[in-house]
Amino acid sequence: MAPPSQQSGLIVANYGRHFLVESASGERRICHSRGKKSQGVVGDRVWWLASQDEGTIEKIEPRRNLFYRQDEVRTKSFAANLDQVLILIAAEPEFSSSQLSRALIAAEEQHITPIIALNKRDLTEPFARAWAWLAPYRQMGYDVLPLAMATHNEADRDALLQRLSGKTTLVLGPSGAGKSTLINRLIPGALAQTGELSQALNSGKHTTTSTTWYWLNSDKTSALLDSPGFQEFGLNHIDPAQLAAYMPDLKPHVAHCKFYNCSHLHEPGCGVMAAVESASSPGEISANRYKIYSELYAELKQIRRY
Ligand SMILES: Nc1nc2c(ncn2[C@@H]2O[C@H](COP(=O)(O)OP(=O)(O)OP(=O)(O)O)[C@@H](O)[C@H]2O)c(=O)[nH]1
Ligand SMILES: [Zn+2]
Repeated sequence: MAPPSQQSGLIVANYGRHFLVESASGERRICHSRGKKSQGVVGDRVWWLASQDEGTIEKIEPRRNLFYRQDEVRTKSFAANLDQVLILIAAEPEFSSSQLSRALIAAEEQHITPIIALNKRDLTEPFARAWAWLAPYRQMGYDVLPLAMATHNEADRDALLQRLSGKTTLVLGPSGAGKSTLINRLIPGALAQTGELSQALNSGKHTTTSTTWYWLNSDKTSALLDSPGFQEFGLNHIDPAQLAAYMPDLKPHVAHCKFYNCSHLHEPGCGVMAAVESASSPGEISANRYKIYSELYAELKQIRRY
């Protein structure tokens, strides 16, 4: 008898060592990783081997990128092979500018295009405040989209769909920003599916999966990935010496620093510090972003001392 042949597939969900793999024909089946390691990530292209009604992942194709966070304890991978990360925040509850910047830096480091979406446009006053707050992010070139996912604003929805068309996009957002609302609106019934799926993957136990892949259209050219919440976004994998290069408002000024290994914290002739806004000058770098940089630099430097 000929040996069973491997088939190609895409990891669309993952729980521990169980993966849900979608084949080219659209069939989905539970696969296990071979051996003790569980290295697959949602978005991975894999080769798998059928074994009765399940399967084994034999090989993972090289990744184009991997969106992840890392703290002292562990590395948490969100997804692989992404085009974009949609960072969803809202007029309310108030968002953390540090978490927003951290997610942007993680995306930049992996060459993934970030999009910032500000939801709850219908809450006029808090929205105006948050929108103004995001001015530095628009100025540094990020696409910032206004949204009102719980309302029937078709223009906002269309603008969002236009950004998502033909792309693989991970949605990331703090609790309460409206991520579930957005996913349900773009992919009706998606989250109900997820419940069943996590049950199947976790042998009946109710546990949410990590990231989940959804197709946005029937010809499967656009995908939206739901991620678990984003609390503490550790960036331990980032080299502090490279940090400014991942911050588009700081990056152009590094070339003007007197010292090639300038930390932009205290050196004379620092191009970055000269560009920070102050009471006497508007500057090109907002005081808040520079504060985020210096705190993050100190944090990353501290980690590398051990
Ligand atoms: N005013 C307003 N409220 C919204 C909008 N979108 C979502 N909400 C509300 O915001 C709350 C949080 O929305 P969810 O979609 O559950 O948020 P989530 O980000 O999935 O939050 P978690 O479930 O905690 O992860 C709900 O009460 C929504 O009805 C909006 O455009 N405007
Ligand atoms: Zn400098």
